[in-house]
Amino acid sequence: MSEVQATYLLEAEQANLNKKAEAIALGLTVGSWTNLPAVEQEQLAKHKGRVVEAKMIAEGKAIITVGYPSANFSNDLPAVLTTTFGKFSLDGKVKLLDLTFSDDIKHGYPGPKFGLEGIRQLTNTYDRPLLMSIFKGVIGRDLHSLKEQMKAQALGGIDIVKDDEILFENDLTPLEKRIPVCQEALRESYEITGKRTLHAVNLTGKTMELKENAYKAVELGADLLLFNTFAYGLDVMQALAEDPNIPLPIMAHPAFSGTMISSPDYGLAPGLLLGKLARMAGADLVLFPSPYGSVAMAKEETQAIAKHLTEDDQFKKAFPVPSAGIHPGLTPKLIADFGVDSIINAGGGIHGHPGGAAAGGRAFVQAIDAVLANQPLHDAAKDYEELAKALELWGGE
Ligand SMILES: CSCCC(=O)C(=O)COP(=O)(O)O
Ligand SMILES: [Mg+2]
Repeated sequence: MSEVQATYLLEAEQANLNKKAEAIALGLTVGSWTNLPAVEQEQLAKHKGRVVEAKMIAEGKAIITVGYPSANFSNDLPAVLTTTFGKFSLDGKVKLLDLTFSDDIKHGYPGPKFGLEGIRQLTNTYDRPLLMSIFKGVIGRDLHSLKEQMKAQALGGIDIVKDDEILFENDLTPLEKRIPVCQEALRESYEITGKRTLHAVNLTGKTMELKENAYKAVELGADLLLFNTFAYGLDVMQALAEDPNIPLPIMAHPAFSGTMISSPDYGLAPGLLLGKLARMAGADLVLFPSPYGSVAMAKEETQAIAKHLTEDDQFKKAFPVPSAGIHPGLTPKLIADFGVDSIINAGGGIHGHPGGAAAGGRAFVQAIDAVLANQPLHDAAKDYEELAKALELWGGE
């Protein structure tokens, strides 16, 4: 059956459960049903929503799944979201837990262009979590300072350095200058270390300017694009992912998504928005709050996001990037939770190292090596000064 099934958590009583479920299925599709003449029922049958399941899960709380026929919407996320959770999202306590797409509908979405394996090829790293760092404190600073920060991070052994999501077009470090200067820093670092580091450039501007800005970034040599997916909308990211003239991986930043996922009673489940839908719409890497750092999210929610990004599907896998407040002492927990197919990402946990950003990067490299060798961090720290200093400052196992 060609349909999207939407699963909702909402308020209901056993006595009115079935009536409520039927009202949703009809209200969001054909309107009314039982009083329609048979001939109209026949005409509208292929448009009628159907109740797949309705069950009470606690006093006053129910889960209802409704199937919406694909005949009712064009195959794009704005149409799907408006059908399944448009006006209904404003109708009291109701949370969209999941959307299940029949295969024919899923084929209308690109999924990641590079995916986890493609990112591994680009970074030439196959057997460990990747290490990513974030420029910090660059607003109001010039290109010289940016270049120094980039080089220090790269010298520390970072795989990908990403712009902070709050770095927009500005006079001091505009895209045209920022990209070449950062690439120059990366070349200088490569000549010293022999390791290549990539730069994820924040793609910004008004929606209608994004493609032009992305083409510019491609021409200037950006390695990846960082994108504030939820401030713009998933469909905007999909348009970028589907453009053959933008042959770069897309890293989805979760900025603004808190407005949609944080309430237990309203909005969307984090796994659905940051996991399933972000992957379908073309994100190659997805950042989300880890269970441990400064902007923590419940562990089961983070696991649901990572599962949606990496489980077997017709789409390529996307890299989970648990983030925010990450420091080297958290490496064992992050690898235990998210495995080697994840990215360890830190801003303050790199730049705040007493020895500077290069030492901060090295402390993470040492922590990852120790975890993969089954060595407690405090043991490894006996041999590695950078790791020892990081553990002293931030703690860790
Ligand atoms: C909520 S995930 C976003 C991570 C991010 O963009 C960031 O700047 C984290 O920086 P931190 O210094 O907390 O590592
Ligand atoms: Mg940030």
